[in-house]
Amino acid sequence: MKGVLLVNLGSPDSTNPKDVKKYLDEFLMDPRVIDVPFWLRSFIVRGIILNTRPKKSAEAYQKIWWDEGSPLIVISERLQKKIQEKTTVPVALAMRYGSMTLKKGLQELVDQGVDEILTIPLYPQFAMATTETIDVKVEELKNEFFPHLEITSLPAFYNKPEYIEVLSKSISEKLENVDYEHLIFSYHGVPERHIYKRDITKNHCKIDGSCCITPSPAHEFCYRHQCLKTTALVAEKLNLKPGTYSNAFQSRLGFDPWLKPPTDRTIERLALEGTKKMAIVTPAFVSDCLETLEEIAMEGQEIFHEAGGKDFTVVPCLNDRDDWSEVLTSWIDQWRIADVKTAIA
Ligand SMILES: C=CC1=C(C)c2cc3[nH]c(cc4nc(cc5[nH]c(cc1n2)c(C)c5CCC(=O)O)C(CCC(=O)O)=C4C)c(C)c3C=C
Ligand SMILES: [Fe+2]
Ligand SMILES: [Fe+2]
Repeated sequence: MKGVLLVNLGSPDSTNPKDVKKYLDEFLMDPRVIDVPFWLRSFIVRGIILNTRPKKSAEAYQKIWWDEGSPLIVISERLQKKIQEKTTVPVALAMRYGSMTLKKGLQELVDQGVDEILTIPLYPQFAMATTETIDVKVEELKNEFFPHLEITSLPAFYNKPEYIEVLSKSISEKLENVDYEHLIFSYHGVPERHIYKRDITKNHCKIDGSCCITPSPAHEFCYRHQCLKTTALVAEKLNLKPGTYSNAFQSRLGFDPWLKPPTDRTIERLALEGTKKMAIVTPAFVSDCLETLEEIAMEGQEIFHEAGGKDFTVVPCLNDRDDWSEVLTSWIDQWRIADVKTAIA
């Protein structure tokens, strides 16, 4: 029998700094997130970051936490329920980090008699730190605990017309009656090194003005290309005028070079250059979370106001929108009757 496992990033169990520390330890010790040798990662994460960040992050989580729990998890649960109401195959939910483990999610499906699973990493764009780490962990769990399972993973869907359609609709609905001068597409950043590491051609990615718009097999695993392409497809669909929108990358951690330009500096620059009304959308996140609710909607807005900006409009993530749950259900239903790669190609 077939079944589906939706997978998102995860959150701490609570906003208590102890729980945040435990969560950050698991997250940042993942070699696909901080991709340096174990001894160095251990020194950076356990020797430096975990001494100061958990308290600061816990305060940030406290600002956005809901009565029901972490917004990212609550929203993912709502999405899962909506999809389950629409399809006949069992649909479970798991997180890459934290208590809602991938192992529990796989077991939940196995307990219902499932032996063929489609995992859906809830990330539109491929990254080592998101899609890849989920796929690798699922493979490890299969080998160790569930050797009988047949598992397929849904590839990044940044350029699928159905996804672009709902993302564009979510933007146009929010901005329908909003007068804005500039729209920022803010994606979670990654270190530039991650882009070079996943260049399967070994020489395409330059992180310059042209590599990501020059066709190449490297783009299958190029996070930067996939972000820029998401924006380009939405801009085309919404007929956005050149100069009225731009890309930026948020949430930088550490001192290595990350993808540019940084969102906070871009917001500040726009305001300093005289932009009074701006809007921002965060297409790397399908659910609102700490990075959208605190870093963008709170901190980003503050930066804009302090630099002289006035109206700051945030487009919500797709969350549990009906049309988004319908798109995911349609991909699931296509997989039910065919191979997923051919079904959504
Ligand atoms: C959308 C895709 C994401 C990528 C790519 C990504 C990469 C990445 N993240 C960190 C460090 C942190 N990220 C944190 C929170 C966080 N990150 C994502 C998504 C991506 N991360 C989400 C959805 C969230 C929010 C989780 C929630 O509970 O709401 C955090 C924790 C918060 C904080 O202390 O700021 C850290 C740390 C790195 C190093 C990285 C590198 C590739
Ligand atoms: Fe992150
Ligand atoms: Fe590129």
